[in-house]
Amino acid sequence: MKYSIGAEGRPHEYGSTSQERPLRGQGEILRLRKGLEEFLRRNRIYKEEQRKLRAAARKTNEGVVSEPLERKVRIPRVMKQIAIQPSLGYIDFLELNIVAIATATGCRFRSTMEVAGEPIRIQSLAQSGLTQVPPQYIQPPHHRPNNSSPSHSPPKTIPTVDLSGFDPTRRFSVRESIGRACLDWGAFHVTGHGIPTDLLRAIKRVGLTFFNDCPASDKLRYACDPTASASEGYGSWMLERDDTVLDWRDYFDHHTLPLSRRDPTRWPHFPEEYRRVVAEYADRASALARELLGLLSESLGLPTRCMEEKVGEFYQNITISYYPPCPQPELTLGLQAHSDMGSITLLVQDDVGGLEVLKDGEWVGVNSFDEDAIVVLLADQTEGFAGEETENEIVNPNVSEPMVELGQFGLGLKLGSMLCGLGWGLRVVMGPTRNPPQTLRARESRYFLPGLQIISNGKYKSAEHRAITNSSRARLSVATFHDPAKTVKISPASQLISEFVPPRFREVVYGDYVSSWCYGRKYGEHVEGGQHDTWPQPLLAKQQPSTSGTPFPPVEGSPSKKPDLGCRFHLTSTGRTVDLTA
Ligand SMILES: O=C(O)CCC(=O)C(=O)O
Ligand SMILES: [Fe+2]
Repeated sequence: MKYSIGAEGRPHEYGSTSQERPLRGQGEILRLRKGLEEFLRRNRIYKEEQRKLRAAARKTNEGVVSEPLERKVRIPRVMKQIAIQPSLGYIDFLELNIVAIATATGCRFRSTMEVAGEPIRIQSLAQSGLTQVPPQYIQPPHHRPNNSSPSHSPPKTIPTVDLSGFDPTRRFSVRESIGRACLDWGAFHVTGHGIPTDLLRAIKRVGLTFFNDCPASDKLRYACDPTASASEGYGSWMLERDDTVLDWRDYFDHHTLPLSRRDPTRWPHFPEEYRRVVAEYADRASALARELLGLLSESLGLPTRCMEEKVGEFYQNITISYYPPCPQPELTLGLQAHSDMGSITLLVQDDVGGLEVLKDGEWVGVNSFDEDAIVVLLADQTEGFAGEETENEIVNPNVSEPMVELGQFGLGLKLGSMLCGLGWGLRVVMGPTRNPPQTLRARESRYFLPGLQIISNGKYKSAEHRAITNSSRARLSVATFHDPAKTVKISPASQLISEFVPPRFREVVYGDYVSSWCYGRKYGEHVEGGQHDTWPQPLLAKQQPSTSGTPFPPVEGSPSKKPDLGCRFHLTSTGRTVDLTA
């Protein structure tokens, strides 16, 4: 049996359904279920690991990292372990949908996986005089920077839109430029935005002062709390999994809006102006984000406040990222490729450079050409999401052996402020064992958070971006994420739907979804025991009109029903779906 992991199939248009052959009956289903038992068992182990981590963390961590937290979280390589019976090779495809395991919201996944005790910070690693990066920071060759073949076309750059202080007489041309930038790039620079240069300088200065001049032991006083549903503070991505490649980056996350989440006492006390500057910047950035949502709405022909109203009250987080010099920048990434969740990200960076945006398959550098320029990144998933079902063509090159292709999404891909859980889509394609080679179709469902892309009904894509490192200068960036309110139902704007343009996404209550992923807690609510008290149903609950034949079935039961182990298995064949949830 052959498998490949981490295949990142890109979504294609809905296509015709694959030829489906009937299952042979209950016996086959039972055999298949047996193959899945191993998977379930592994999940159980994973859950157990999570539980132990939380328990241990609660004991040792009172908001201050004082004692070592020795448990390490290991995410078993469950997907590799699944034993599908080769005899089932006549099944065209099998959809397994593993919704969730456990995690949290915000950047919390990273902090959930923090190993406290001896937290590794990249800055300390970099200062230890390494000449080679440790293996866990080495990217696989296809992810390394500068590995694309040299382009012969002129160098590209993201567009710049001069907002000129929101001069009403220029509004038409500004929104036209924004619309083009969103269609072409999902990213653009803005100038003339009204945030004072001094404030932009100040936020970079206080960030740099904290990272450069605060002793490591002081910095660790602000270490992210691995037990909290809402991680805030100083961290590095310490997710541990056999094949996880870590970022060459330290960061400080701040919860800035709504004001009820803002607690500056959790932010650095040094330099003295730090807290004031971050709070002031947060307010200015949120005002700018609101203006930009207005322009984005207009650029789609929507009423000015349409997106703002859809998004609701901003949940704003600010992440200051610090990328120390790296001895082997050609092997590492400061931050792996991802698109941000939520609605809109504003990014301020210093003159070192390192941000790259993916454009037509090529990574394009986004350098600060002017200290006033702010990068705007449309947030949300570039690939199918929020229950969208996509079809990928997968060709099994081997006639005699069944192929299992495991696509894993989410883990490590969504690093914006709303990394809201670990959504694994697992695609298993069986066969063909009896037929000549043929193209098989597998359907994927992905469960991520809604945002701008949903509201625009898929018209605007979010920008996939990453940060590269360099060997000589530390780099600092300030990313400000604006996520929808928890109470809002996110759906495509009705004005963008017509007889000819069907909705591409289902409506989802953002907060239900977030809180169900939220590491045992809803916002503002403590749930002892760290169990999920709701489950993310909305994405599954409604069927989207689809041409794809055998979509996922509506999930039975109330939204608060917990699926066993958080896993659902559906076997789709013959147009009927068998729920294999054990
Ligand atoms: O540092 C950068 O340039 C990118 C930061 C980023 O993309 C993020 O924090 O999501
Ligand atoms: Fe990002």
